[in-house]
Amino acid sequence: MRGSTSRLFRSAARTMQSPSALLPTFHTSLQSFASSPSTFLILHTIPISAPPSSTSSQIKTVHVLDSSFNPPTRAHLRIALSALQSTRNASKPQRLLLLLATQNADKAPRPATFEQRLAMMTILAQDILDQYHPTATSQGSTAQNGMHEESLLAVDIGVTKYPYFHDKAISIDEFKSYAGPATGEQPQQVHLLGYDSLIRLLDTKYYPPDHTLDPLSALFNKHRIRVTRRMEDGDKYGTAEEQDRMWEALARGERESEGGKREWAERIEMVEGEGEAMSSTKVREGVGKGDWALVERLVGKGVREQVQGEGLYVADDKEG
Ligand SMILES: Nc1ncnc2c1ncn2[C@@H]1O[C@H](COP(=O)(O)OP(=O)(O)OP(=O)(O)O)[C@@H](O)[C@H]1O
Ligand SMILES: NC(=O)c1ccc[n+]([C@@H]2O[C@H](COP(=O)(O)O)[C@@H](O)[C@H]2O)c1
Repeated sequence: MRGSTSRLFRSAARTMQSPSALLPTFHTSLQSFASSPSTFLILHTIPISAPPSSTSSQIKTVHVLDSSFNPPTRAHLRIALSALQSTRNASKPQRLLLLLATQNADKAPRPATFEQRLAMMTILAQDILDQYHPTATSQGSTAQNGMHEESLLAVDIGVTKYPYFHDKAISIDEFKSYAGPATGEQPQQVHLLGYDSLIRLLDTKYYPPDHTLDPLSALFNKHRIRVTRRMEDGDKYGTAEEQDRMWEALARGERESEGGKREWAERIEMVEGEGEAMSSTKVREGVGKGDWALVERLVGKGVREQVQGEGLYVADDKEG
């Protein structure tokens, strides 16, 4: 049976603190989460004055960036900002969920601990807020900027026990605090994926015992996917046209024998990646080599300071 969701462990970290000061709170929250039946939990919200229930308007869309954040890169920042800008509308509250999977489909939980990653996610959240509202303060005080509270962005930092996107979508749906105050209606989720994750989303090897794409109906019946084409040094993912072929094959019905419905393509948006090829792996390698110029190009100043200050990724451990 699917575990219940709850806000029981919503972090006590409600005041602006340095990311490292949050580590003990995150450690305790993660332990409570691990031993609870909850499958999804929001541990922290920035601005701190904006928990989901504080907004009187219906949240129509929750953008979800699910990642290992090991560490968060400028690519994560761009992916989130670009999606938020695309739905910017003064009359609606904007919500972003930075989601850390405590069980990854493919990766072991190292080298950085989950609490270190959560701390870096708070830095990413603040960077996103600063770039989305260049004049707003980190305290959530908006009146002085002449902006209505409901037009603002709030960023949640959450954890999930599920490695697969369709399960994550269901457990977020079950998290009642995102529901409209009057209607109880759940917002639509827009999952922000890179092209490499689209490949894995549509790979039947992840869906035993039948190994069909049927389980993805739970995701595509209601929610959407926004895919950023991925650039790499070398030819790993191919050109933009080559990356779009996966979407085109789905739209032509070529995945129907595997359970992939052609109408799902209408719920997938392919968007351009920008700038230098980036990955968390490249950051970890940069730290390992002491190439701080490279690291600075790939991560924001706050994340770089946290990585340096906490001595993260210095050991020769390549796994993400
Ligand atoms: N440079 C990028 N371009 C497009 N998508 C990206 C980029 N970096 C990350 N993503 C996407 O963001 C999501 C989460 O990122 P993830 O944690 O896997 O980053 P990563 O850099 O690929 O990590 P690692 O290098 O540790 O494997 C994934 O869906 C991934 O495809
Ligand atoms: N089919 C799927 O739903 C599927 C497959 C592989 C990875 N994932 C998830 O995607 C997220 C990002 O994965 P990586 O950190 O490996 O890029 C993780 O939460 C991971 O568990 C989902």
